[in-house]
Amino acid sequence: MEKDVILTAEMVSEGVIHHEQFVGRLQHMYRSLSLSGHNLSDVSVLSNYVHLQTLKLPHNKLKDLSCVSHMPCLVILDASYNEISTYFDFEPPKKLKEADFSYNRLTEMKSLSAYESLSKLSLDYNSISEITGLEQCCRLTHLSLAHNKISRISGLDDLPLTYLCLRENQLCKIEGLENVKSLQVLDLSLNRVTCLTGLQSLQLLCSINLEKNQISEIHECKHIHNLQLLRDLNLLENPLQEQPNYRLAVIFLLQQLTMLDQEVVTAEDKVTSVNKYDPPMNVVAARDHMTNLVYQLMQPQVLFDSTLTSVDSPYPLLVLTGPQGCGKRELVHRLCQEFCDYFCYGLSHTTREPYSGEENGIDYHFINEEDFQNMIRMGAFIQTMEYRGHRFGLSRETIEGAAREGLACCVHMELEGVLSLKKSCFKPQFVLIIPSQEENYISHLKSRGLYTPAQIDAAVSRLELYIRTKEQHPGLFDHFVPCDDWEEAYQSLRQIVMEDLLLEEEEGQRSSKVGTSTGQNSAEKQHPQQPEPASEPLASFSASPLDPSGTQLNNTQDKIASQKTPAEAASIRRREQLLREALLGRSSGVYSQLFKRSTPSLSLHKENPEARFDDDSSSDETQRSSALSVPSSAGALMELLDVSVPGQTQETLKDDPGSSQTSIASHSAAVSPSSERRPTSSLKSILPPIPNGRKSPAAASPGFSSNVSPNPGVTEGGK
Ligand SMILES: Nc1ncnc2c1ncn2[C@@H]1O[C@H](COP(=O)(O)OP(=O)(O)OP(=O)(O)O)[C@@H](O)[C@H]1O
Repeated sequence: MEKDVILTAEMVSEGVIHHEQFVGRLQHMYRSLSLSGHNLSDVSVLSNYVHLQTLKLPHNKLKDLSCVSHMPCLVILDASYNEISTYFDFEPPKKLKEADFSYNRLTEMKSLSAYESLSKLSLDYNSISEITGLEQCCRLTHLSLAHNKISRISGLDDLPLTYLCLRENQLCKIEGLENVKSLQVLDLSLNRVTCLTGLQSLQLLCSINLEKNQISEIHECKHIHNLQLLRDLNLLENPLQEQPNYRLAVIFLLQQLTMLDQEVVTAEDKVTSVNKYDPPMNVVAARDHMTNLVYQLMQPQVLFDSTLTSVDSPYPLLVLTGPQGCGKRELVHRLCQEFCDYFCYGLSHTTREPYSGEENGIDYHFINEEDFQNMIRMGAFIQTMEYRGHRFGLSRETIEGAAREGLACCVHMELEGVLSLKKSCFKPQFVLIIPSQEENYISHLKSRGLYTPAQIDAAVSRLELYIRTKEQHPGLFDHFVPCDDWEEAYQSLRQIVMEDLLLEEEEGQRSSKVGTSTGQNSAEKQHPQQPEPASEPLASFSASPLDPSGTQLNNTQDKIASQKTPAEAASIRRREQLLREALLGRSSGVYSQLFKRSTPSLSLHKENPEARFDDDSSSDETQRSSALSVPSSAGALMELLDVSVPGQTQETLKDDPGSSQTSIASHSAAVSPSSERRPTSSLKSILPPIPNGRKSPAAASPGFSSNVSPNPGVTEGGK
């Protein structure tokens, strides 16, 4: 054992780091003294060095520091690695800022109220069990009490601490820090902390070290989720690290982090975590689309009934979207009922249980999770979505079924479904249906008696999502219909459909009118794909519900024009002009005679490709300008020009040989306003009835203020 050493003036002069000499008086003024590792046990000689500002005496054997009482200028005192057991046992130097008593034998803290200037205090590796006596240290910013016996954090209220180290103590929970508002760095490693409550109010915290504690749940991170300045978190060697996807989950909850477990958190980490735990809608949609597409590609490839004759004319789909229970489902049903010659209700599959009154095959195809997964793997869906823990999916067969009937498919779905469908080969028309009055929407949901308060909150919370999406993505929806009043909403929707189908109300009946759309429409039309104005009849002329934009025919005409000589092209133009005039009744020439004689069977379909005109048509019908006559006239024009519609004779690869005709047949069929006129008129509409169980006098009118029921007298089902 090394001998204890008593400090002498000579040794002092060796340890002097900084001194000043008073000129002319041969007198020294020592400012800074460092005597480390000299085995000093007695430093009483330092009482004479009253000007000392820095005194460093680490790694000695000191038990007594009473000499410090004579150093009124002392600012920094390092007494670490000694044998001191008496806490601040000296007269307080008024300017003392930093004191280090680490690695000593202190067992308790006493009042430091006289040390008003103290800003940094290190008491690591002692045997202190309670934090006391610091109440008056109004400048204390750094406090380190690592490796002591502290089992509870206390006595720190309102201190201006920015750094607190309580590493290697016996803490089980984080408490007593609520009012240490300036805290920036907190080290609680090597304790027994199990949860992260108690840190929520420390808004300036930027670093937390919780290495080697007992935190086992990832969701504990929610307690520090709102600490916006938190950049560095260390959770190494906590049980929660064993959990799957631990790192991504923590990064997801704490997106503000730049370091986790001493590893840099990259932007990629953050994106991956968000895509995993809360993927943005477009990511969900993209994944869904990719999944369905890939599984579909793995199936034997056939030409679908819903594949029309040109890539420019995708099979028509009408999609109503809006928050749950806003009435869109009922709107779809009613629309399909009224326009049963055009639309067929597109039944989705779902894994949710049917509500009371709902029926399989009418409201949804209700299937179990396993079957749903199998259908995904079989590439049966064109779109799926998980909503509130249940799966929903629109199958290819649903659309094919409608296509076989020569009908457009009308479906309802949530926003994510819309985004997924947007990526598909279909180019649906999207109608956004949202209630603009939240209170009415809430009371409507409540009145349905189907939803728990949490489900209602969840549905209402998505209302904002729809509104925001509408504002931020102009053009995403083709039409917007507010549904505060269900009857009004239906009328708006109906008007939209009428315009898109080029239909016009006439004396209480539906009839078609070429190229005009004069009805009032309260719905806001948002999409640039508007029907052409009446002054452009040919554009409308060439449009049909199956090819609303008329692109198919226009393309054909382009092709025709490109193959003709200038003289032929001019001739065609002249004849087109005559046709237009004939259609509008402005000409009494040969063409108007032709159109007066034109009949439904004029349409182009494979079943009777030779059919051109039918003299049997009644004069009433021929005088009414019908939607049917539009494509029929287009067909007549083709015939006059001796040109066939591309793909008309194309051989298809469908499974069902009979169905190979439906593309063209449906193209011409669906434009007919009455079922008798449609080439597929022998087929009945597959529109399901409005489900009884979902309709009561109140529920039958899902609008929130309307008293008008589309289907009165039917009862609403409870859950
Ligand atoms: N294939 C699909 N893809 C995406 N969303 C869908 C699909 N089919 C249905 N949905 C939507 O999922 C949500 C939940 O459907 P659910 O049938 O449980 O609702 P609901 O309570 O009956 O209300 P609603 O009357 O709006 O259908 C609805 O908004 C519905 O429109």
